[in-house]
Amino acid sequence: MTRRYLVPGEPSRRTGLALLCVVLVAYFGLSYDNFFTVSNGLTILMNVSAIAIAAIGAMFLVVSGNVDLSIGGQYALISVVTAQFAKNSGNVWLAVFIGLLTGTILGLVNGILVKYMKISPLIVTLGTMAVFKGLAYLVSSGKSVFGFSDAFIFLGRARINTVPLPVIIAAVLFVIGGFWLLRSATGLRLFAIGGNQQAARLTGVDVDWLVVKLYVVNGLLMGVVAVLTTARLGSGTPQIGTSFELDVLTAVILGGVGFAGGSGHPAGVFVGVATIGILSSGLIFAGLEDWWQQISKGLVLLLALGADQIAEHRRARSVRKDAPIEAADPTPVAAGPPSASGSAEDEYGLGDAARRTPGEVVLRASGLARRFGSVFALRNGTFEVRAGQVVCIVGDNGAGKSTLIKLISGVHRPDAGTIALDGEPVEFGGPIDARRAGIETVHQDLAVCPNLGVAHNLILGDEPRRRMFGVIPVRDDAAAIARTRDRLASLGIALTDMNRSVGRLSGGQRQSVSIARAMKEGVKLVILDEPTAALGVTQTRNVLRIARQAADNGAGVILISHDIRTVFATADRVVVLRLGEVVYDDEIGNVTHTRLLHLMAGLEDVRGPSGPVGDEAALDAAAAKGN
Ligand SMILES: Nc1ncnc2c1ncn2[C@@H]1O[C@H](COP(=O)(O)OP(=O)(O)OP(=O)(O)O)[C@@H](O)[C@H]1O
Repeated sequence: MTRRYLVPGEPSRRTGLALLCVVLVAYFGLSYDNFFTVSNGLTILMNVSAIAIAAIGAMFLVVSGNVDLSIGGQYALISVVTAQFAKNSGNVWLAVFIGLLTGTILGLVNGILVKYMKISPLIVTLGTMAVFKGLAYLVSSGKSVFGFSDAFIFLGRARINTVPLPVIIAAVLFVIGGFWLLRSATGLRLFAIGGNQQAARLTGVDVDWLVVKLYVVNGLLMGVVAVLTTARLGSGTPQIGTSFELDVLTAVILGGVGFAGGSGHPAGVFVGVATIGILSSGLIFAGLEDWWQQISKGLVLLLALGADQIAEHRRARSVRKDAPIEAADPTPVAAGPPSASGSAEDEYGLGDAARRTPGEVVLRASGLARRFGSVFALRNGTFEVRAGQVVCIVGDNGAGKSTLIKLISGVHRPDAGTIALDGEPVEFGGPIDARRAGIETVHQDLAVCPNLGVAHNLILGDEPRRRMFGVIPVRDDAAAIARTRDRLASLGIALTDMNRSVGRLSGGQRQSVSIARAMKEGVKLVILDEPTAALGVTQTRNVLRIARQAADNGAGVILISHDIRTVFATADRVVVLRLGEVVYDDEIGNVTHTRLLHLMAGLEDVRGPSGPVGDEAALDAAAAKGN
């Protein structure tokens, strides 16, 4: 039975970590008399509260395939800035506000640099780490800042029932952060970005801004850490935060968050944080010098990264082992025998599909053009699609087919030309705008996230939501499962485990998931870019049946294909692109296989007489082979 709540991301396979934690506790407990005391437990909690708060932000970033090495620098800079305000103004809340604001600004700087520089966040934040650290020395003239009011110091030293306030704040933030990651729609998107950034983008997730926001949240959390620690210590110092990033990243990676992104669980991170806390405390009990502590933590990080690699390797191996064999399908499309009559419809059993009388114009593209540098990918994309109609776009490699549909689906903006949907001119800032307008696309480069389950892939970008206890907004996984089951069933797709990672499905099943996502209720235009390229005859027949079904339900359908039999089996109308221009656009009944091949290959001058040219028999044989 499928659970009502699905865990996003491939599950962590590192069970050894909790064991390491238990072994450490046992070892230090047995070795040192005072280790197992309430006061030492509280000291450990106090010390790890800063790591725990910072680990929330680091977890979000690493899950989404990013990282922030500058948190130590942020720690120092926020600490001295907060200390200056606390000392000079004497106003506690102003100092707290300034600390949090500084963290937010530093996070925003990181986010914008990562977004616009388009280079590894590792390098960007290595640079900002040095800048922030240097600024901390500049602001404080290299000295500690102290002399705060009691009210400010109280913030860091207050206790509720003997439990220090920073520990309570850390626990509350950790629970909220973990819950948000696992149960919110945006949390799912972080896993999606970490699993396949391109797929997340094509599905309509605003990847860039989401990542900027993550850096901002991370900076804000560092503001909380720095304010609490500065208050507790009674001073702000530029030396604080040295190697803090090492502790935090070690906790997160040790906690099972894959460094490559797309996997991890807050419970694991909690154990990672606890392990680091116990290790630090134990090393202090053992009386080891600071450098030994550094060496130990560095080694633990390397160990965690090594385990991460091994886990990744094992995962890849098990995916290969688990991958189901494609449904028995002895006749691959490309190698299929030519049909005796040359009637391609028979091949896919769609011959009886009634050609509908086309309805209203759903999409009208006029003069669409797009350049990439010096390459004119599209010069003149002009055609229309009517409700209930399947329009096949054909053309040679590089003819501009994918570019044309990427303009219509909001992936690229046109340099020239217009798009009208239901008679209204539209402009899309991104794929999500096109989806909102009612255009669903199945891209050639399968826009699925391999680390997410079937249901989560299907709802991505359009996640159902509900309010838990009437107030807390969460992703509605029960609705997601119901939606996925209905959609798959209506399309005749047999998949039972809604949480099975899509990376573990066969190519055909993966394709089914992305097609099912596109076939949502009320969709106006469905675009399928080479949906059958990697499929066998049975699966191709299914996909074409689904495309036909979408048109019969009143949507306009654009289907891009190289396979001439697919075109004749499905199309109501055919549009031929050559060198970025529409050179032919007519009902499928008005063109023969031979002529269509000629048009695609540029063997016929479109302005010349219509009708077959050349050796008809040979060309029809080629057509039947799907060349
Ligand atoms: N993002 C891009 N950057 C640079 N050039 C591009 C980009 N996208 C497409 N092109 C170029 O534009 C031209 C048209 O490409 P497009 O992918 O639209 O053709 P296609 O008809 O879909 O080809 P295929 O059938 O091989 O997928 C090609 O020369 C391609 O190299």
